[in-house]
Amino acid sequence: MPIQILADSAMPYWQEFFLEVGEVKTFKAGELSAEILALPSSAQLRAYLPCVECLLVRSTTQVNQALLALMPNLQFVATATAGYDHFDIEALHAGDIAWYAAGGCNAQAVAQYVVCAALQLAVDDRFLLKDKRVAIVGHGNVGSRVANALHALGAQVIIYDPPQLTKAQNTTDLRISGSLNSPCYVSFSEVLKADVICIHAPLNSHPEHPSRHLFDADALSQLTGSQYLINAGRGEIIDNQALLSYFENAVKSEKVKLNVVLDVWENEPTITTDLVGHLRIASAHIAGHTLEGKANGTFMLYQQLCHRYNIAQKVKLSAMLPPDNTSLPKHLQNELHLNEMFDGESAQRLLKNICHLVYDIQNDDRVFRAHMAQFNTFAKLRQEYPIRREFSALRLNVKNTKTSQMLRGIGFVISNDGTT
Ligand SMILES: NC(=O)C1=CN([C@@H]2O[C@H](COP(=O)(O)OP(=O)(O)OC[C@H]3O[C@@H](n4cnc5c(N)ncnc54)[C@H](O)[C@@H]3O)[C@@H](O)[C@H]2O)C=CC1
Ligand SMILES: O=C(O)C(=O)[C@H](O)COP(=O)(O)O
Repeated sequence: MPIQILADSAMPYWQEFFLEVGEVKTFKAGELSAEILALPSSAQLRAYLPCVECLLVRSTTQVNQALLALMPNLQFVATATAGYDHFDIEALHAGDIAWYAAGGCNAQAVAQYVVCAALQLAVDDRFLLKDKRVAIVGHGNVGSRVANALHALGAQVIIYDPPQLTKAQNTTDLRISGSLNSPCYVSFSEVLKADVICIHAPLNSHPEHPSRHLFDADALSQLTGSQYLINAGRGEIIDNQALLSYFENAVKSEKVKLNVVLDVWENEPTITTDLVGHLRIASAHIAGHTLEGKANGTFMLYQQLCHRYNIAQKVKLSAMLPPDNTSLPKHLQNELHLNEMFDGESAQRLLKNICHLVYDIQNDDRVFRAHMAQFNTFAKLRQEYPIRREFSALRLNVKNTKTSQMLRGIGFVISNDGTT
């Protein structure tokens, strides 16, 4: 009997990978909840659920007790995402169902979203990132990449990650894979003093350090109009109602508003749309939605399935992704050679322009505002998100060693740079 797999169809290359493992039926985001499945229109999908052995989802499916009760043969649930706050872990344990989350699959994508946001704000507000102190909240797969990228751009990076700090203190080996060589851990009150705060913690109710509403009314009241707060973690880490009150009070008292970038929101997809007009950059939870990030997620689930069912891995991810053959337009390439030392405002503007060739965050912001102003289409915007590549898809030719180190640090692939 082939393994019965039920998978979200919004996983690129699912046919190529999952059909190697078993028989696959797909569903669309929003279709797999006990309430929707109770409707007569879901009869066909509901009838299939008792056979399902492997359930492969994205963040939009709440894997809770009510859903699990419909799948008595379920052995394995996996999400093609880094976050797994949509899983009821207790219910999975109680049902003796194994689970997996594709941690790190889209870390590079999120890091590049943050780099593009930071460069956009730096250029618009005429400051240099190298003069700024950046606090990273959550220093895992995503946070460590963001830390490394902003460090490569010259920023002073501090880290707030109590669980990681505890782990580091309890081990004789203080190196933490994928992070800055020696992370500078700080307290939360230090985070609130940083020029730029980037949130990359998971949503959790950790007994000592819960991330839910970490940025509550009290924390927000300590921030000023000269600071920048970027949330690409989970919406619930910032109390969105408190943020709205903060903005409304700032407007009333004519205070300069905190600069906020939100990719993630409380209560997605039914978000607090009144916030949008107060934000510097707004998007529909797409920071991780690069083709590479999504394809990595599918591939990581395929690897898990092969491992679990003892199946030889035949399909390679590299065979799927389109070739990385975009090159820089001549005028930007010339400018890059002229800006050998990559210092100062003009170099930062050039870097922003190069990054935005691959990913234009302003366009995502424009599209988001236009749609959210008309009607609430958060979920639709996400489902119809166009194909976005990562910086590695753009080949750069750089001679200066320092410049190439910096560009590599933020995720570009460099050729003919004089270092090889
Ligand atoms: N906007 C988007 O599209 C995406 C959002 N995410 C979000 O980012 C989160 C992080 O992803 P990864 O880095 O891959 O996870 P990870 O598990 O590698 O790292 C999370 C880090 O946060 C730390 N942490 C946990 N609780 C904390 C707290 N209360 N305060 C500070 N730090 C805390 C952990 O110790 C860990 O080092 C995901 O859980 C997900 O919610 C991830 C990918 C895409
Ligand atoms: O990986 C995560 O965690 C994310 O937040 C993903 O980017 C969410 O993507 P969807 O599964 O909601 O498409």
